[in-house]
Amino acid sequence: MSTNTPDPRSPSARPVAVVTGASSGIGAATARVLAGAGFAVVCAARRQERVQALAEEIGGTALRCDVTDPADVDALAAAVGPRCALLVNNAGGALGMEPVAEADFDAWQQMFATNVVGAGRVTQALLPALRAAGGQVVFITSTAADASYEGGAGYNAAKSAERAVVGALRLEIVAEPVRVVEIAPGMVATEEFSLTRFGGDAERAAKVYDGVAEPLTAEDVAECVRWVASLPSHVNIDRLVVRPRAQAAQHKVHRE
Ligand SMILES: NC(=O)c1ccc[n+]([C@@H]2O[C@H](COP(=O)([O-])OP(=O)(O)OC[C@H]3O[C@@H](n4cnc5c(N)ncnc54)[C@H](O)[C@@H]3O)[C@@H](O)[C@H]2O)c1
Repeated sequence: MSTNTPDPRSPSARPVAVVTGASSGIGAATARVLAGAGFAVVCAARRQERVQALAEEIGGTALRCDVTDPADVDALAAAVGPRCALLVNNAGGALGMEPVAEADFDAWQQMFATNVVGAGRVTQALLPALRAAGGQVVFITSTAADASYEGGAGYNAAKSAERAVVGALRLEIVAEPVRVVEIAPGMVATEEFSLTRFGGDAERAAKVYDGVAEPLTAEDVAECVRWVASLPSHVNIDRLVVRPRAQAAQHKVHRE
């Protein structure tokens, strides 16, 4: 944990929120929005320098955490301490857009390791602190969890599996004071996601994103997280699907 940012374990009036994959895109926007809403945000990410700068900007805590690394996740839980009001399982994304015939199965495994196992592992590690705070867990899945599109097999499957984890977890802890919410965004204009998805081919990424007149922004999704977090604890939201109004062409343009 960084030394010149607040220690989330110190007595504080601010509830603690943890955002994984906080160094870019939806994660960074969510960390900013939650800090503005009064949370002491633990920005957990693999890229220490970026997350350190973000934590300094928002008065939060930076922590290096690869969600696929059990030791990192244990360290995250130890740093967060006994109470966690909100966990945002955001780390993840798509690696590649190849048809099954040309699939890179290492990339599939990596997508499962992050989007599914990583989210599950972080949730397990923070569950005691979430229980203690009567907190909530938000999973950033995707409308891709319900879809099959050409070149999307690995990512569609990983997000679908993450969705299944959310459903099981909600049933398992239904009697406990922890809300479990899935936010499923449609197409969000985040630079890194499109670049990793299209193997750094910015032209191809831009072509796909051009097919949607006005994609969501990372801030749009962050505002949804903030809204969910603001709801009284007796309110349950299973799934919030957030799409750009003009997303109808999404699965068609993925073919190009
Ligand atoms: N951009 C979209 O169109 C879109 C749509 C729906 C859902 N999502 C989901 O939203 C989430 C955030 O994506 P984004 O669009 O902000 O893209 P992004 O690439 O900016 O964010 C993903 C973040 O996860 C981090 N990450 C990846 N593997 C990690 C690991 N093992 N440990 C820790 N961090 C790791 C990355 O470093 C990055 O900061 C992802 O789960 C993605 O699947 C994105």
